[in-house]
Amino acid sequence: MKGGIMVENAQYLDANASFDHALEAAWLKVRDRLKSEVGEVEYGTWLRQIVLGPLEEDELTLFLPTRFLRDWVRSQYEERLKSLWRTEYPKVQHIELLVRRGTAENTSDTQQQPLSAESDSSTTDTPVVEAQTEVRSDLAVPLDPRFTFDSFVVGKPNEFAYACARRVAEKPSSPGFNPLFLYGGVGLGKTHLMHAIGSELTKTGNVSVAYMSAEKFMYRFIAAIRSQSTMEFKEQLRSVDVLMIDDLQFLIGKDNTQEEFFHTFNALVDAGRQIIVSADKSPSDLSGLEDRLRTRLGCGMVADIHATTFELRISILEAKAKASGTTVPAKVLEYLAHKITTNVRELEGALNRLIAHADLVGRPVTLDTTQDVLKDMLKAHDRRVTIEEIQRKVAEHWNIRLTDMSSARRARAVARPRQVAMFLAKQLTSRSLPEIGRKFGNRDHTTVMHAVNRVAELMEQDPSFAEDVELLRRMLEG
Ligand SMILES: Nc1ncnc2c1ncn2[C@@H]1O[C@H](COP(=O)(O)OP(=O)(O)OP(=O)(O)O)[C@@H](O)[C@H]1O
Repeated sequence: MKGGIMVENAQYLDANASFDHALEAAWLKVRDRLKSEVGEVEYGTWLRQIVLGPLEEDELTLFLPTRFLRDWVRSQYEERLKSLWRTEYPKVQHIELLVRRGTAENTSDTQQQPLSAESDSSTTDTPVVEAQTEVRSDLAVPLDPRFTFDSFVVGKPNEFAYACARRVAEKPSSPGFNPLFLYGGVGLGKTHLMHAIGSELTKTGNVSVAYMSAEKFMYRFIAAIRSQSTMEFKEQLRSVDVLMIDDLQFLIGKDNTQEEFFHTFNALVDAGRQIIVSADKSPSDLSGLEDRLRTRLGCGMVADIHATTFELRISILEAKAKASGTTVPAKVLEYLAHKITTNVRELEGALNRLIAHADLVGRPVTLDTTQDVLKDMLKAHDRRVTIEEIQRKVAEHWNIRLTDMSSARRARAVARPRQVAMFLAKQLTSRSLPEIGRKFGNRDHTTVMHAVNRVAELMEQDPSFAEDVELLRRMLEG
């Protein structure tokens, strides 16, 4: 991850020199009063890590270890802190809350370890000059430099998602765009767009971006629980400017992680930070996620990446072929765009394979070599018919009930179509005879074999029956 936290106001006086015992005593009282006012839990979460800084004239500096904590304390407790200080130590009239890495409290009620990612930095009062520190590199996956806005091909199915992503990259946390929720099928460019936003934002250098998959989020969370460092984990997450979580559907059924994510989400959005989430479904369709989380996810901008069109697939292939520097004939691109329709990742994989092959053998890419090189891949894309589809189509054709495909009825009007369905199941699927038998009311494999032979025989004897079966076969093959 590029772009660490910028720590503001790096210059301050030698704190020790400014401390006096009266000030320290007043600090203890202020803390005790705060603790009794807000309660142990709230105090422990937000206030325990405040460290006393220098008093200059009537302005007292207090330090917090992260920007997130500082902002939170500033928005929620600054007024209270000021008035307590004025009561306990009237010399203090103003309070300055600053971020200082390495400040973890050192007093007896602090059982917690200092934030480890930050504890390496100096705990003495030397001026902190810090930026671009990779404090959260263990939390974040580095952004893929290939996934930029420039390399993303825009077409009708993804233009809205693209425009939203651009907008967030230009102006994070704009009203109406937080969170940005990108959803769509597998391999349609969700991750690509998220990385593009991240790269764009980190170009400026002073925005901290954390990107991780929901799965990684969960494992990090579990690891933090195990090592009793959940506070540190929360802090790290909550101190970023932009948090991106990919493939959120992974959290379905993972209630504790969902809960944690919900709190992180709220804390960040409330603090005006940007959240970007991707999933395979829209928030309302992500059943299995808690309602309150789904509601919040849908509160910002929800952008759907639709399945690709033929035109978009061609444009993507053209762009990728051009970038590779290898000439790929238009016919080949059309052929690929026609054959591989669901997933851009596979489309790209097929093209890369062709290009690599052409490079290796030193011959140009042609339609023939394409069919040969991608034989196995393309076969997997041929339509696969299921036995259920066959049964449905055949039952419709002869106007019998679907349940009769597995019933024990032997009347010819039912038994013949059933035999045809078994025959087609053998021809059009890779299922074995026993497997087919099981799907037809647990019949024996010899019954299936008999049906297959009988239908073949009848097709030879009766051209109009043969025509019926052929028609069904063609319809099912699509
Ligand atoms: N419009 C596009 N222009 C260029 N490349 C694209 C486009 N859409 C997808 N890709 C490429 O397809 C591949 C898969 O995209 P990506 O990983 O972003 O998909 P995804 O939607 O996140 O998939 P998953 O659901 O598996 O997480 C990447 O290499 C990406 O660069």
